[in-house]
Amino acid sequence: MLSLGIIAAVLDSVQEAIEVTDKDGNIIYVNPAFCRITGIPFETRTKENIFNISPEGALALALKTGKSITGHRTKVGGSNAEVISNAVPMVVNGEIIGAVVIFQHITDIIKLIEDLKRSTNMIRDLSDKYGQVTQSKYGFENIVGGSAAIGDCIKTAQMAARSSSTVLILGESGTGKEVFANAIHNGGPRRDNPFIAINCAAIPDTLLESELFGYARGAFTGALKDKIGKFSLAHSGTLFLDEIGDMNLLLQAKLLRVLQEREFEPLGSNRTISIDVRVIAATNRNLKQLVREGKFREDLYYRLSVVEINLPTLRERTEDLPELANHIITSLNRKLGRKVVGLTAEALGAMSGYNWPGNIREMENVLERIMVSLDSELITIKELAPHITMGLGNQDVPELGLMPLDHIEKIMITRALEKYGVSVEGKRQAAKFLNISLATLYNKVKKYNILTSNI
Ligand SMILES: Nc1ncnc2c1ncn2[C@@H]1O[C@H](COP(=O)(O)OP(=O)(O)OP(=O)(O)O)[C@@H](O)[C@H]1O
Repeated sequence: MLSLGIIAAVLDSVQEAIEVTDKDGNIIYVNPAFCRITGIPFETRTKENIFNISPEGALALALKTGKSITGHRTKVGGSNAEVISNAVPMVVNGEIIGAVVIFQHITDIIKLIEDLKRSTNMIRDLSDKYGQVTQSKYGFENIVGGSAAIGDCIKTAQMAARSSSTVLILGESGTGKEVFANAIHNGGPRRDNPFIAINCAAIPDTLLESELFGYARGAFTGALKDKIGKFSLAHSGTLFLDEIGDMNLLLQAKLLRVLQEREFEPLGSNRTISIDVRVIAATNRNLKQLVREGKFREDLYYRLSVVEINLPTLRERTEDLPELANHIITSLNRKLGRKVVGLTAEALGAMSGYNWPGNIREMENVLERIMVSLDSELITIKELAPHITMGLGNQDVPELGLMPLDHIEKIMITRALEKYGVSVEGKRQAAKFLNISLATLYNKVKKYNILTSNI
């Protein structure tokens, strides 16, 4: 049983105001928090009757109705304090002997709500931030291939990894640009810090700037809270700018400034943010050609290509093909729960003769398509042929006559989108089927003006 002394101490120390009446409404007790919140001394208040001083308050209502009153918003009678109160009648042996009210000053509640809002926003920001921070997946040990062509690239990349120099990785789609960017980050002193990747072609021009640099609340309609840009997220780590060749000239100018000055202002903010970010850029486009055409700034090109790595195509390193095929089959066995042991010599020969326009990604997709429906442990020419020797001339397009390649591309992309749908997942699957990256698919949809709304 609690002693009276303890009960008094509890009433004295709580932050909420407490007021007690007898059954006739005479105020018999108020705690110190009551006096603090209302400014009314104990002696004054305990001379009053609640029906006189606050007839519409929660305490009077609880006494009158014999029911609990919750969330009642009033001014405390005899003071200016606006409060939110909960009152209950006190019942002993079935009879009401009085009532008690507990309340808090409304400004305290507003403050609590604001604190809660601030904490909720902070949690949302942190979870956004967390969701965007990806750990880099590959190291140099994951780069398969002993050919001189890939060996030279690995050597350059390993050297670059030790410094913080900007690196430009060039190569056709699917040659491993992202793998190399990961390995450079992982192989250097920033490996424990964030690796942030952004695909400049997959994000509309209008959004790319705010994705990269963030914005301040109120920077434009709909900017309800601050947004952290990828440059800030990558602080002390690496920012991988994939498909840099697709960045527009205005943004190229801003990027150049950031690379030179190592600081920037988020959109709509006058706060300057200093950053320590190593930039790795990549593209499958011919940047020098774009520079000649005035579509890519020459000064940015030189700023990015402090170290330049030109990844060989698969057809330029066919000697790596058996090792790559084995590596891919092993990881597909794990993914698909299969026990495929490899390819027949004839199948491998056919692979070497094919020109692999989609490079390693295409090889992965071809092998996966074969392995999901394979009955035996060996992949033979029979399974391989429909995928690599006929190319576009397969049974899907017998009715097509001779026509320019870009027409065929447009038809195939439209068909793939019709088959898989135009949602992001649909596009991902369509890109996978077509052996192109998602960014390339977005590019071609734009280039050929394929109206996804009609699909
Ligand atoms: N040397 C390699 N060893 C093993 N796997 C590789 C190698 N290079 C690439 N790959 C695999 O090939 C696929 C494509 O690689 P990646 O995404 O790095 O290519 P990319 O050049 O960035 O393509 P894109 O330009 O289309 O974005 C990935 O699944 C990757 O794991």
